Amino acid sequence: MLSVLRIFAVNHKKMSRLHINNMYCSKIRANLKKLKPHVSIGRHYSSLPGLIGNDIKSLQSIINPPIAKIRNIGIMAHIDAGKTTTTERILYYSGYTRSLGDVDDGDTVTDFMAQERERGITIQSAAVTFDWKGYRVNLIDTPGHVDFTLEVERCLRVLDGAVAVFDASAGVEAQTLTVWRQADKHKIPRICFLNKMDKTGASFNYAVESIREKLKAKPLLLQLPIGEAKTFKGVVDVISKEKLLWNPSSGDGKDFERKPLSEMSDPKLLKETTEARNALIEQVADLDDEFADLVLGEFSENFDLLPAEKLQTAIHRVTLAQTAVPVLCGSALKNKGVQPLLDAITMYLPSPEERNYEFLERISRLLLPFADQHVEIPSLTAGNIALTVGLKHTATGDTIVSSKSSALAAARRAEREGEKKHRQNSEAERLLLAGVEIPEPVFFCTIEPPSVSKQPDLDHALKCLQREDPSLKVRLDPDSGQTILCGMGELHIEIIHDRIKREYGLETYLGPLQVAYRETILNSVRATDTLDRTLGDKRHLVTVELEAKPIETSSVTPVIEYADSVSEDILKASQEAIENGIHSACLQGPLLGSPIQDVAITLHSLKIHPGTSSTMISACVSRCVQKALKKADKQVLEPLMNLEVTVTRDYLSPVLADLAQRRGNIQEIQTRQDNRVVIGFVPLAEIMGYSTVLRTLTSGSATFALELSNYQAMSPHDQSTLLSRSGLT
Ligand SMILES: Nc1nc2c(ncn2[C@@H]2O[C@H](COP(=O)(O)OP(=O)(O)OP(=O)(O)O)[C@@H](O)[C@H]2O)c(=O)[nH]1
Repeated sequence: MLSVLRIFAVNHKKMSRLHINNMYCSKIRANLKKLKPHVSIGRHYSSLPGLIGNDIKSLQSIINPPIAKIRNIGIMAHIDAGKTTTTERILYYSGYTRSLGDVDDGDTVTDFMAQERERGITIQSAAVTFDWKGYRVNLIDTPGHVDFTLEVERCLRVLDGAVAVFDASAGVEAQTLTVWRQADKHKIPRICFLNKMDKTGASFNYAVESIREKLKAKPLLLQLPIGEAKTFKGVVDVISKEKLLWNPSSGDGKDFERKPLSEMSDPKLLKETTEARNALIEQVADLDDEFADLVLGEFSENFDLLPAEKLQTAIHRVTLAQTAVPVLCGSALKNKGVQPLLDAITMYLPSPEERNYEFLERISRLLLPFADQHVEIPSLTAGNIALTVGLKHTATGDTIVSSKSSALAAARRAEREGEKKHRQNSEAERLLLAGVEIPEPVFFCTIEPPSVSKQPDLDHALKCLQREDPSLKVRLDPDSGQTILCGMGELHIEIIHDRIKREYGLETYLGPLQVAYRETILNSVRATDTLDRTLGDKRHLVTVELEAKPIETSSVTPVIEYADSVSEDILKASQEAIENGIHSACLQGPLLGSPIQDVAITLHSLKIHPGTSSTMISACVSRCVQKALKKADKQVLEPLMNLEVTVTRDYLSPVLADLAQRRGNIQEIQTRQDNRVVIGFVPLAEIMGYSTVLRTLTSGSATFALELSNYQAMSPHDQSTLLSRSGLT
């Protein structure tokens, strides 16, 4: 039986830092011997798990909780919804930090990168581990900015559950939709936390409706808010019909009282809660047959008699089946509602054993993460999340298995399963974690080291950064020999530039940021080519005839077809060389040198003189494809972005006027409380540096989100302007 160990490939860029951490770990062990009660890592932290005891065994016993008591969860949301603030509260209430970190003060645990603290945003996922009421929770705070989507995706695949955090005044926002779809893809059970209930404009009903409408999810209202915006005081637990009020004099929100609602003191709230509880019971019964039988049998006359645990167990099942999502609310900043959220995480999100994975136990060196600090541990049981170091050939997205033989067995099984194509729930799928889907980069720019002698250092830094972040692409410009960085957005490239400086001590120079265009052809064309070259005493002779035609794929990988006239024998011997030639030709289109999209290449004839090398075959095929592409009618495709701008009513007109000048296509303007949300499309080339423009236009009051929609054909006018600007016409 193959087992799979769920492990993050450790951040390669931290190799130097890891040495320090190893020293740090030795120090921890030395301190353990001296019975030091806690480890200081910057702010005031309580003891890390296991470090309370006087030897490593106690650490092990806590590190190995029963698998049913483990929760591996992520926090995901739109930028600024409050994930980091919520995580800070969670760490504080669970006893792992002694003071409350603040995003706005730049001293949170999980945003530990210098760039995160400076900008007040999450860029890199951070993992932290804590215990809550006998449960071990491994939690990952993921970035909300669209440039770091891959970072979210690489986390989701190791998680068993997730908390989606919303700004209760905005409801579902653009990036929430993206991460929600990613979580759907990885089949991650979720609960929703409507944060910022204290904020002006916060509306519980509005946010719930937007979950129903935009995410097409069925919200299970486990709480009702007591007050909204300025009057927000606490929440009602719908299941137990209790009110939870936070003591206004307790600044940190640790103290709150739980009181049953009574007819005497809260008649209106009690009535609303009873109605909400009945609705919840009916909703869960609709989704879960076992619960429906119970409700219809024993409790059909009076739902009030239904025990809370029965309802909670059914909600757990429904959450796991992903047929509905529990919804809770609060204000992380004002320290209200976070403890019930923690209870809900342990109660409704699944343990790893409920998620149908099989795991292995051992690896040579393991580290337990606590944001940017790591504690070396001897072993780890199934279902936990850990870091490992020294895996030179492992990159983000890989699955690590126990041994070579188990990997071979898995590959053989996957092959056999591949043959039985239509079988549901294939063995291979169950054994291997889904790889991450790497989005296409939309921006690129040149990067240069301070001197030629530093080029190897730059290559090394980029190689390390790429292993950690596959959405960063690096290539060499064949004409100029310059190194080209390709990334997901302006911020992405800026952060990479900054990290090279801070983490690798290299001051590099970036060329102007350019949009990654694509090209396609509009008609079918045929071409022939012959390559005849004698090298030494060997003659290399190839003649090829092929056709390039437009097709619809939205992909830069060309479809390759072979006409019946191409002999089987030639194909068998030279297929790899032919396809290499086609692929390399399609990387550089004839107009701008951009990749070719939506093209099929049909090979009609191929004659090869005996002894011709495969390199020559590739070269001839590649030249012939380029010849065909050059002959065809050509079209430039440009990245078109989905744009969502949230702006106050007063600034709507200037924002719309500005978008009109940017070839923007407005689809809809929604009303969200006092705000207007402009939804539309805009070409990426027109939206560079938009954050600065928007800030100026709206006195800093607007926010926006951008996401690649598709590549679209440029109009003849725009295309010729682009080509003449690039000096190509
Ligand atoms: N009024 C109010 N503001 C909040 C609340 N929670 C967070 N904020 C503020 O919202 C801003 C964003 O909070 P973060 O915790 O950094 O949000 P985030 O989702 O981690 O942001 P990214 O990591 O950049 O995606 C900060 O200024 C917080 O102080 C809340 O409950 N109420």
